[in-house]
Formats: sequence, structure tokens, C-alpha cells
Amino acid sequence: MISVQDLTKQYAGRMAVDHISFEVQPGEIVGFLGPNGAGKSTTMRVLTGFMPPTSGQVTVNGFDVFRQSLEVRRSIGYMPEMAPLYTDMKVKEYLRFRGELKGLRGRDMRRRVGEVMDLCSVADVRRRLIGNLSKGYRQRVALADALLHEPPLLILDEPTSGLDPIQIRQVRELLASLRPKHTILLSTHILQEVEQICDRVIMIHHGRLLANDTPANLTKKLRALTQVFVEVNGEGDVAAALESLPTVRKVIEDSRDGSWTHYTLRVEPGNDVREAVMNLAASKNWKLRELHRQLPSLEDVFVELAASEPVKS
Ligand SMILES: Nc1ncnc2c1ncn2[C@@H]1O[C@H](COP(=O)(O)OP(=O)(O)OP(=O)(O)O)[C@@H](O)[C@H]1O
Repeated sequence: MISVQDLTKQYAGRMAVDHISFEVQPGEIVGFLGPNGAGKSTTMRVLTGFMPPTSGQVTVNGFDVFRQSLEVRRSIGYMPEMAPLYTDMKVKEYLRFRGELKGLRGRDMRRRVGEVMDLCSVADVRRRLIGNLSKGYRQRVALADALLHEPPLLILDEPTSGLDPIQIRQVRELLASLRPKHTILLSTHILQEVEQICDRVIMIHHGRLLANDTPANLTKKLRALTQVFVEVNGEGDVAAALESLPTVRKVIEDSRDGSWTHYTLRVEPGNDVREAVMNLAASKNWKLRELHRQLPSLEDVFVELAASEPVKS
């Protein structure tokens, strides 16, 4: 659905996108992730034909973004960051106006405006002025606009930025519900968002591609160790006994509370020593009041990958 080959974009000597390549397959929800200034919006603007690349090749739905920009625009529903809306128009009036620009007429117009208002839950505010709506509603009006011409591909730049947690959940649910019919590329710097709804993650930093994989594979690949937290009340050298368990690399004593000691166990990635800790405690007659495992999050992956990337001036 999207093919990006060796894309670069330079602004007045500054390399905003630096030789990145990736593909997005039909039906995927792909998260485009990176800190502020990483080059996400620039890449999306190139993909949607709003800006020419400095070099590289980009095709959307088989069409070249520059030579066949009309076909590309027909294939894409684009929601830019801080989508510009006409604040002095009413919601339904605005969607009809946008529909007209996108070539909808008569019965098709009525059907699509009704459908997108229902899909994006804005029908209840259809007669309200956009300027008087909350940020969450405005965001959904912008999404309804992006969906009007039934594009197979949605490109959404930070669709949940500035929303409160309830609104964020509503937008996420809406995106998940679009999954069977639409391919979605969404940019965000909220890692949790990606973990929850995306099939794949593309991470960029300083304009360069850092990773391109499923959220699960990325966390699996993480070099940082899995951690297990244990709180034990026991006789003898508890730390040494814990350290002797297979796959435990390091035992750190965190704190003491009377006869209880809290330890963090650094374990080789992908291993779970909780059962071995239980068996050890039973064999030594220790008491346990905490035993839980913490897997690395996508945030840990990003921090680690970004740290290993040389910073350009
Ligand atoms: N029109 C422009 N002219 C010059 N430099 C620009 C322009 N637009 C963006 N940049 C620079 O290019 C780099 C990438 O910006 P971009 O907006 O693509 O990043 P981003 O990942 O979308 O960040 P954010 O999450 O803050 O939107 C930044 O250093 C930015 O300052």
C-alpha cells in the first residue's frame, strides 16, 4: 500500500529525513514513532504529496506520489497535526463542503456524510459551530473529513495529541474499528498507543530509521534484562542462593523492612524465574510476600535504540 525507498528531505541544509525505506501492507495499522523533530510530519507530508522529497521514491497504492499525485490523494485520507478546520462552520455544513471538494454529490454525499458522522460519533453535534466544540470533537470531525471519500489508506499525524484520556480511548477504539477496511499509518510519540493498536512500529530518530518490527518483537529483542521483584523473609545468604538460579545474572538488594528484604533479579531476556524462586523458597523454608516479573516496555526499546544512535549536529 505504501512503499518508501531511500527517502530524504532536506530543509535549508538540515536533513529532516535521512535515507529511510519502509513498506506498509494493505490492512496494517502501522505506528510511526519518534520524539519531537524526528521527521515524522515531514515524511507524512511527502507521502501525501504535500511536499516534494529531496531524493528517493515513494508510491502509494501503486501510484508515484509526484507523477500521479491526484490518484495518490484519492487513495489517502490525511489528517494533519492540528488539522485546520473552519471554526465558523457547523459540523455537517463543513463535512458537506469538504465532500463537495472531494467530488461527492447528491445521494452519495448524504450517505457518506451520515456514515462518517456516525462512525466518528459527531452526529450529536452536527448543528454546532466547530469553533464551539471541544478538542476531542474537533479531532473526530477532522477524522470524519479524512474518511469522507472512503480512502483505502489513512495517514494520521498525532491523532490523539492534546486529548484527555477518555477522548484518547475513543479515538483508539475508532481507529481499531476501521482496521478491516482501511490501512492506517499514524504518527505518535505516545508509546503506549502503539503497543495497544499497532501491528507494526516504525521508529525514527534524527530522520533515520531505528527500527521496523512488531511491538512484541521489538520488546523481545531488547538487550535490557527482564526483571523479577522478590521480597523474602529467610535465613542464610538469600542473595547468593537467588543468584545461583539459572538465567539470573544479577541480584540487587533494594531495601529492608524488619526481617523482610526486597530484591531485584536481573534475568536473561525471555526467561521467567518466578517458578524457580518459588521452589527455592519452599526448599529453604523462606517466606515470600512479593514475586512479580516486569517485562521491558516499548519505551525501554526506544530509549535504548535512541541512545545507540549517534546524534548529528
Ligand atoms: N518547513 C520547515 N523548514 C525548516 N525546517 C523544518 C521545517 N519543518 C520541519 N523542520 C525541521 O525538520 C525536522 C523534522 O521535523 P518534523 O516536523 O518532521 O518532525 P516530527 O517528528 O513530526 O516532530 P513533532 O512530533 O514535533 O511534530 C525538525 O528539526 C524540524 O525543526
